[in-house]
Amino acid sequence: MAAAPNSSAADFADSQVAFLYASQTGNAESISYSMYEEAAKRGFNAKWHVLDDHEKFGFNEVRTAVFVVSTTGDGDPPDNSARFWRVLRKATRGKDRAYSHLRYAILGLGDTNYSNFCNTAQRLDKQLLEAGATAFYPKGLADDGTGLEEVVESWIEGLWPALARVAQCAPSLAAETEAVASSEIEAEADAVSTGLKGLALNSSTGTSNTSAHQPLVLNFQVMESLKAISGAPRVPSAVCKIAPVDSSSESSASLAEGLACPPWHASLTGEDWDDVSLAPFLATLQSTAQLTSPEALKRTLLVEISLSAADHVHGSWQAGDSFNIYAPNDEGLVAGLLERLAVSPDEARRPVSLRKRDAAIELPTHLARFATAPASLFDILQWACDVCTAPRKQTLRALADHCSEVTDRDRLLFLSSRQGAAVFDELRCQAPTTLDLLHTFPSCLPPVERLLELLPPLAPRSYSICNAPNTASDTWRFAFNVVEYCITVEGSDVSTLPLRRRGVCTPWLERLPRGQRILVAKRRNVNEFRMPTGLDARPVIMVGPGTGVAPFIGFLEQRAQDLVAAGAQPQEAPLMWLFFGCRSRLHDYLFRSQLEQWQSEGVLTRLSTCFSRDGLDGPKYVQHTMAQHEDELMSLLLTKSALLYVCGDAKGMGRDVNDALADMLCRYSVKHPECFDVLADADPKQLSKVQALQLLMRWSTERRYLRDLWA
Ligand SMILES: Cc1cc2nc3c(=O)[nH]c(=O)nc-3n(C[C@H](O)[C@H](O)[C@H](O)COP(=O)(O)O)c2cc1C
Repeated sequence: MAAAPNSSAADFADSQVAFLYASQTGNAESISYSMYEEAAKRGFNAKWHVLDDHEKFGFNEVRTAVFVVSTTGDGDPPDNSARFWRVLRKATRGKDRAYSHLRYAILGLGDTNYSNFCNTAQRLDKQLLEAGATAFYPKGLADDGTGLEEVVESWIEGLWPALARVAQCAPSLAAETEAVASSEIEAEADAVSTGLKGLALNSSTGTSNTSAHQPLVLNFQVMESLKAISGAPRVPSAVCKIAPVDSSSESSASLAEGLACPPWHASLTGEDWDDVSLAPFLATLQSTAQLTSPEALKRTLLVEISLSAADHVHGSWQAGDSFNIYAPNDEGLVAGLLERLAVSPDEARRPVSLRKRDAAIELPTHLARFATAPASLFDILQWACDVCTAPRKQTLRALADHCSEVTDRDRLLFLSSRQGAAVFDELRCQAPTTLDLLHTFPSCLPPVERLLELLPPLAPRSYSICNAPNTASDTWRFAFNVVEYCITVEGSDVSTLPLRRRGVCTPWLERLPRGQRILVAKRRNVNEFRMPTGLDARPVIMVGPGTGVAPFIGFLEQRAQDLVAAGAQPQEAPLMWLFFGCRSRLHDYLFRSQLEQWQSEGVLTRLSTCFSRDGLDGPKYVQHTMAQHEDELMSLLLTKSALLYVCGDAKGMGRDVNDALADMLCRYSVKHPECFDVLADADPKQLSKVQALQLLMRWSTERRYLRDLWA
């Protein structure tokens, strides 16, 4: 890429490009990082930051920014951008055209299976425009439901020329990068076509016997007709190297007995938190109980942890809040992975520090701490890197360069290319761990530090608190399904066994002995998913099938306590109506006795249930039960300003309930057009589905329709 004419050092400094991200589970972070790293290689004066660090890097002075932002919850921005949003809102409200000096590009990550597709990117774009900033490149919106890569790759390709028009790059570096890039491409083209000539479609024999992990079932037949592979992504640069640590230096190596948390937990709890109640802390596992019967299809556990040593959290939480748990990757999986990477057990347990290869390129955030605080490769892989998420195409492309056999190399290249999109989808559907992937390509042997930098960060897992603070402010209870399942690949050889998959956090929690201390942190309750305080007169409608009922147990506990505190009779309290559903009344009706007791005491005014697998006539899912009570529900919402809470699975239940509510509003509008302002002058007097969805959106902004949704 050519440098802009007459560029001087001053211009160069002025034309810094900030790559900024907001990410909940790591996708936006790693995509933003690879863009930043490529920009630096291309000679741009690039910086890379999480949005919440806006003060540290001086967001107000940034002139060119490339944002990568995901959407989480119910159209919410990721936790690590909450501070940024507050500042942006203030700036845009307080000052006219506060960001007129800013040129920006936005890549949004979302999923069309959720109801507010890429809402963070949309909101950011709108607010920046209102604040006078200029978009220098059209917004990209990538859909995780169909595969992010489709949009991400072409968006990034188009970014570079657009960026070159608004920001300069260092002439020397630009020329150098140009040369490297083209020689790489030529070498790759040669290798690819040679490889294809000798392509054998039967799997090469595996060399590793590190674990019982099975190779993935992928059909590479289509490669037979290819002359060359094209459209593979750029190879991300190697940015990290391992530096030996002298034995006397400080390390976070071994953990004290009874601690089940990242060995560097002290540095996390000590970090600067603008809201101290959000700082991670050690909590003690008190008890684990199974809520479902042994016959239930899913195992649901109720866990209680004690916060007794965490003064900063006491008094700062309410029913409806949620919190994060820092969970590790399975020990056997990490050991298997290190063995597969030919790292001996001794080497794996020795502290190392990670250094930058190129002083100008920062390490990814989750590895940066190991530059100054050594840790063992085992601990880094177990606590900092996500080894259970299906790989990105760039990772596959990078791994292709570490295969000793041409078949493996070509298949990985193909998987990463546009031509291999269908096989890449097959791979994603099998939810492979990194070890599964390496078993599928037996000659692939990347250096461990290369793998570390290619893996996304391991994100903490979130759970809703299912109790209220009034009686025990130093205890959190939470319920979850143990995530363990099998995938059977359709069309695969009959001899292929189902692929076994396990979640990261829940099987670990299940095995943890009582008394262990784990690292947790309260989450910001961005949606204000909370009960009204005291005995607020508004009716409360709660929709929580399965473990979605958890926060409502906290709500009901709070209501019971509020009634006692106010010396009120239950019949004086406003309505609390719960819609609960599960598979079987006998096997997975969570908190049944507790709910029935509250109902008999009048704390829970109404309880509507459904059981999808009991084979009875009648409603199957919560949205069907709601429809049975359509008139009452609509009247409560439209004439009594009822508060409507929905908690549970975002993709299925959250979307279906939203859709069912919109249909109910449409039907109700025919019977009671007077309840709908928008129908005052309309003819015919009937709400359209779009208008109904808009009304739900408005209630959501007004915090009357609150949703706590998760994957
Ligand atoms: C619990 C949860 C809620 C989500 N909610 C939304 C949403 O409301 N709208 C949307 O477009 N995408 C939603 N997504 C999809 C994510 O934005 C998408 O998977 C993205 O790749 C995540 O990027 P990240 O890892 O950087 O956070 C949700 C994903 C999860 C897991």
